[in-house]
Amino acid sequence: MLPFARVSIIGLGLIGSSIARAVRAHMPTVALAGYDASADVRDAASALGLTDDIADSAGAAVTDADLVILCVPVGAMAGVAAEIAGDLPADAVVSDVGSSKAGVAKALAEALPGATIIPAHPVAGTENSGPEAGFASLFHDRYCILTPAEGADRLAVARLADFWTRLGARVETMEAGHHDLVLAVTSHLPHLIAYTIVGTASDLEAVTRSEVIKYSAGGFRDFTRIAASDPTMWRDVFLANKDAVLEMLQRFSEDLSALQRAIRWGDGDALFDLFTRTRAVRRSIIEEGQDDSRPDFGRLHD
Ligand SMILES: NC(=O)c1ccc[n+]([C@@H]2O[C@H](COP(=O)([O-])OP(=O)(O)OC[C@H]3O[C@@H](n4cnc5c(N)ncnc54)[C@H](O)[C@@H]3O)[C@@H](O)[C@H]2O)c1
Ligand SMILES: O=C(O)C(=O)C[C@]1(C(=O)O)C=C[C@@H](O)C=C1
Repeated sequence: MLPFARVSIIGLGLIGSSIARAVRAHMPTVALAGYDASADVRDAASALGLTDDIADSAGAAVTDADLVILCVPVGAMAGVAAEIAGDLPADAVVSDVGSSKAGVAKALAEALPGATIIPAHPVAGTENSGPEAGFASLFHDRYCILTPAEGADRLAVARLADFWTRLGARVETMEAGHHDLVLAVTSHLPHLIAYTIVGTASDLEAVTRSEVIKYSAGGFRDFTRIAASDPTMWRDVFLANKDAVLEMLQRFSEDLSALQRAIRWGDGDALFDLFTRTRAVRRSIIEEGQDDSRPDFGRLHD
């Protein structure tokens, strides 16, 4: 039996539209409703046939749902939760896909007292945004981390885990604060570094903008992909996960200073040892099956 029969998706950008496509591909009998604050996105979603119905308010999109997934930027979650509060069926499960969890969980619990809320984070994405950027295989073999509060409805957690498993994800459960610390180092800090390095390069007076573009064939190019990620989404993530990001940034700055010292004093052994250790990390990721050079990674079609 399917875990949910009527799914409502609020926010039809990269992640919301990918969920819609994946539901269509793996659970075709599920009734899908959708809403997005942008009229252009609603029109695009209609034209793409992402959901059976596109509502003209968040409340109208959830009246019939047994699962509601909020796929909006982290800073917009509280507002959307307040918008649906009056129309949410009593037995519906509410979830989200926000990249940071503790703050979102608190905001949802405050806006939706008494509702069954099971936050989630599919650790899968690209630098692209919008309904056209989504694809059905985005979650395939990627982790989806559920962060239920203590005492959360176990059946609801199991149903949501089943839902994400059917979309191809590997489901894990984690405490929200721990999630935020782990993702601060594996996802949020790398984005901050990419934004910084691309900003630094484009600010250099001695290097023209055209040279930055012309010679960006190597390492810099990989950073530019990450640094092209959505500004609204990432502004919200850094504001929401402030404490964990600042803690990781402090450690990163200390490690960077140590490297600076090693270069200054010609300590080749320190450099070699670190680079050997980091190469092993890359190999472990590939062995885990999380390699980005796998054939279907980042494909912009179904
Ligand atoms: N992009 C990624 O790689 C990725 C991966 C995992 C999780 N996430 C999380 O998923 C969420 C959505 O990210 P995305 O990449 O799909 O972004 P996106 O920009 O592609 O889509 C977000 C959509 O939300 C809509 N929206 C914004 N405010 C709204 C509101 N108040 N009511 C209704 N709709 C609203 C926007 O119009 C937009 O269409 C974010 O919370 C993000 O942190 C993103
Ligand atoms: O591959 C990318 O482009 C991503 O940035 C995906 C990525 C990540 O950092 O791993 C970005 C944010 C998410 O919340 C989850 C996944």
